[in-house]
Amino acid sequence: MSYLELEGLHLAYGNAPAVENLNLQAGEGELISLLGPSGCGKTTTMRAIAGLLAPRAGHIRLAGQDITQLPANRRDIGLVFQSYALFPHLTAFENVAFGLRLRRVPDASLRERVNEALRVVGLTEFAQRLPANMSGGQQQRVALARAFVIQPRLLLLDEPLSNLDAKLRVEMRSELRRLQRELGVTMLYVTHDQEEALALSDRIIVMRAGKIEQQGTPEDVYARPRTPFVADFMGWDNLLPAAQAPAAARARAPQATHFAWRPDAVNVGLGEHTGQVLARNYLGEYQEYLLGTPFGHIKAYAPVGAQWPEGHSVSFDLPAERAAPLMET
Ligand SMILES: Nc1ncnc2c1ncn2[C@@H]1O[C@H](COP(=O)(O)OP(=O)(O)OP(=O)(O)O)[C@@H](O)[C@H]1O
Repeated sequence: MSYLELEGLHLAYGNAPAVENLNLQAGEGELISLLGPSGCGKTTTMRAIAGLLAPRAGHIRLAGQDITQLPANRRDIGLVFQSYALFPHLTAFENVAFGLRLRRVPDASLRERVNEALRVVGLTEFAQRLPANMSGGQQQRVALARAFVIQPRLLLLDEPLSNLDAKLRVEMRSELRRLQRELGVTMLYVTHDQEEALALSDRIIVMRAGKIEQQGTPEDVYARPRTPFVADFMGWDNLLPAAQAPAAARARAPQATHFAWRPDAVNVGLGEHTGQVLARNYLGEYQEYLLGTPFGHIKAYAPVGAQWPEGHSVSFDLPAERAAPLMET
């Protein structure tokens, strides 16, 4: 049986449905990301699991228990949000200790658990600091320690890194992964950043307008998108309706409604088609070309050494074997 199970979940605000018939399962110790654009229902789903929003229909089960009707404070679920929501007048130690004090954990054991939590997030030296005297990344680590020190049955993280600068985000990403492994805690992670989801997750659930569009391992959703929406979201920038796609691609997957190519799959400088260079951008590792073609605009990456000036014609190819065959849902 799954450790966390959402079954036929319907969630709404007033008369406006936000999530429809959501079914999702997570194994114990899994890190699952909910990935999707703004407004697709990620936060709403998290709020329902946390007990902050009552479902209109459906069930939520955790560790074999139906928690659909259980009040939020009895679910044993840890939450970390985008805003760290630390108590500004409490030190790092006291922020982490807060939940344990509420649970009347005896002093000696409390001190031991808080110190261990601070150690795990690498903040032993900062125990007596106030949030105002810590960096964003350190504050977020306090928020994390505060969430897992109560030994929750499930940890929900809603865009926890989005207030951090790009470099720190990447650092915290691998730290989170290490932490999750070390604690063995089941995590549900909300993000709209596909790179973050790919780097962190055991499994990714791609959501669109309140529904699951595709789920699978990071490699599944990145390398084998099944719908135009997922392909577009995962950076398959060249998306063609089947009727406009090269015949060789159509012959490989006659049922597909669309085909997509990643920019690095497009061959520039050789091939049976001709396009015009509309724009050329130097991106460091490679050169990005925007081509005007009979298929519409095509984006391609080529080695930096290759030089086709703007306005010139260039041959190109959309190799059938590098195409993702897609089905519009
Ligand atoms: N408090 C609310 N009252 C009314 N409608 C809401 C409320 N919160 C969210 N919604 C609506 O519910 C839908 C899902 O929103 P939700 O916040 O779950 O999306 P999200 O995927 O988490 O987006 P984001 O990445 O922007 O946080 C949206 O259509 C949104 O407008």
